[in-house]
Amino acid sequence: STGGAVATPEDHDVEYLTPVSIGTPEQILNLDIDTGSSDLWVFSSETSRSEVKGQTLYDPSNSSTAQKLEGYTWSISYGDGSSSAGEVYLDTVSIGALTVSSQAVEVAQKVSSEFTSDSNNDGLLGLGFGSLNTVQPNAQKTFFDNAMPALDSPVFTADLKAGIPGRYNFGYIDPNAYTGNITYVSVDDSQGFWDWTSPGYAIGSGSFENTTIKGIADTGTSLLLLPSSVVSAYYGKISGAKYDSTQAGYVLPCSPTPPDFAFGVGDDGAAIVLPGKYINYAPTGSSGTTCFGGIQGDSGIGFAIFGDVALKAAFVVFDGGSKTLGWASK
Ligand SMILES: Cc1cc(CN)n(C)n1
Repeated sequence: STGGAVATPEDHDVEYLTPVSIGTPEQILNLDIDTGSSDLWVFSSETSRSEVKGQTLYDPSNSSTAQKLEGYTWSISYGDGSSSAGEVYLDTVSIGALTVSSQAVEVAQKVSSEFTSDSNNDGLLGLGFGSLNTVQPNAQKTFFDNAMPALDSPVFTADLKAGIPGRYNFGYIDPNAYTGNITYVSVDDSQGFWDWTSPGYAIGSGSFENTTIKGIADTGTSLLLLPSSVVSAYYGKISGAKYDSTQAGYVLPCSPTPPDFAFGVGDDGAAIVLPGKYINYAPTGSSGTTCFGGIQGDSGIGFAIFGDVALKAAFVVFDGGSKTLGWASK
């Protein structure tokens, strides 16, 4: 089997939302597919009314295939400080033509203000490794883990794009979605993430800097978070760029377009190049003169995060069979 669906960017590509079908008859919710976590949770009929502002709600009582896991609960918090918690059902979940008949669907009873104010986001679908799932008393499998045995190939791919819809596919690699070769690198799944090591970076037309950058491929994080040495080298090349403590990050003049940023993949010289315009993440004010940087520091996290600013420059294969990541330009 195979499947897949569109990934539509919200403003500034802050997140990408994908239609997911849940229950019988189907209830379609737009979920944030997140390779950096492993819970599938949704806004629901059980979500505190004061914490819902426009989201589509999954109602298990309207699904003939929903089965409550009595006594099961979940609670999750994310790197950005957001959180949610609730109870657990099993139900049929589909992404395009790919269906998992008994998927743990975690219904939110509480969500933090970040989710309440994100009116188009109806929940998250985690594609990290199973060890990160928060369901108690027994952890539940991700959609990918449940689907894998039936897939033509044990993979899913992320083809996120700047400002226009891209796709998540399951079970196959679309040869028309990328250019050149796919370079595969090893993954350390010991922390539950798609954790890999880049050999270094280059700024603009500059020489390649060999420096080990270990980090996670995380579709649920908006920005590219890198070691402070790399970040200061990048912004040090831009007149007027500075760390702005009020914004809690580096800001830069939106014009002229900043230099490209490339990160290495594998030991044969392959690299993914971010066009400089991707680093103009969003204007900080109404004049549009100053932009918040799409590359920021990873201090305090313990690893780099290759979020959407990086991923949207690439075609990425998440191989659950070999536990490798494949990177290609497009
Ligand atoms: C809701 C959410 C998901 C993620 C990345 N895994 N973050 C940082 N926030």
